[in-house]
Amino acid sequence: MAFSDDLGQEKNLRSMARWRSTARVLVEALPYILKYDQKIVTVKFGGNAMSDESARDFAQDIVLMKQTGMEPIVVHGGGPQIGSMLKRMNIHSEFIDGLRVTDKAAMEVVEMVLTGSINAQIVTGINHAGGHAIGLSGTDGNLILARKLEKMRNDPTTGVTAPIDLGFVGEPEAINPEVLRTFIKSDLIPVIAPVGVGRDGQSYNINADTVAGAVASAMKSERLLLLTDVEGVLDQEGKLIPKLTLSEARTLISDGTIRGGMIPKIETAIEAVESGVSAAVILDGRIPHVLLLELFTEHGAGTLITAE
Ligand SMILES: Nc1ncnc2c1ncn2[C@@H]1O[C@H](COP(=O)(O)OP(=O)(O)O)[C@@H](O)[C@H]1O
Ligand SMILES: CC(=O)N[C@@H](CCC(=O)OP(=O)(O)O)C(=O)O
Repeated sequence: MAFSDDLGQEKNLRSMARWRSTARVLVEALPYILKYDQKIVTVKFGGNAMSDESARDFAQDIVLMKQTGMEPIVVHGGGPQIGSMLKRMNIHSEFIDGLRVTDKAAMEVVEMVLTGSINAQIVTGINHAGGHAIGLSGTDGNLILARKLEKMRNDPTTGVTAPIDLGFVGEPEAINPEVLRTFIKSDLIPVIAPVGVGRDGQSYNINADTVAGAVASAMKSERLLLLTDVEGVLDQEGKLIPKLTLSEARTLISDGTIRGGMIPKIETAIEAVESGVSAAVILDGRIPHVLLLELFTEHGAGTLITAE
């Protein structure tokens, strides 16, 4: 009898401890809920970070953000998914400085995968998690007015710098914030595919990080969160750098510590912070509920990039 009483008491104590720690986590979130109330937070969900599990966690995090008073805007990528579809269709594709050379045939596939498949999946995921998301491409309501990206490239063998033609790769010329405001006012969560439209009606393939940065700046976001498949920005020894100022970030690009796909990400973060977004964060999308950890806890996660 006494033995089972002791057991019962121990179980109660353990339950109490668990409840207390759950309550602590919720209370810890309060200052952050107040801080971000009605603030716009732009989140870029990279194609490399999209597994079935992470997509479910991501959708739940976005709904929780919205329900606690934030105004999340989602911009998604889909590079690896476009790559496998192009391969299945035997369409050759190559990257130059992190950007996909996009001819007419590739552009059709890019648009199909981004707007037809990935965008719809993310919208469905958020709605299934209890939210109300609306899928948009940059062509909807002329949300992303784009122009062809004119890029110069230095040939290391000849030392000559000359223009390179990336086909239908674009850059945002203007974002129409009214389109997004209309949806936000109606309590909808915009989910944006990184396809822009030129003045002539031509669709352009735009790097998703670049779109996220342009949207964050145009909407005066409080935060730009870029989800990828690494812990954050890593130093030469592969260790996470938790914080960077703009000048430190620039130095890491010029000394070669930041390479490949991380370059457009950091350049986007720098531009967004320069144009008034108070901080950009590079986050590991493989960590379950990383958005909640970053936004609602003292720990933060990934690499925080700020002006100072
Ligand atoms: N200093 C660095 N720190 C972290 N990642 C880096 C760094 N330099 C280059 N990278 C590369 O950048 C990649 C992230 O860019 P990318 O593959 O384009 O991601 P996403 O598809 O999520 O946009 C990492 O997986 C890593 O291989
Ligand atoms: C011009 C250009 O490179 N566009 C990208 C658009 C998708 C993207 O950026 O997706 P991730 O964020 O998953 O890499 C592409 O075609 O892959």
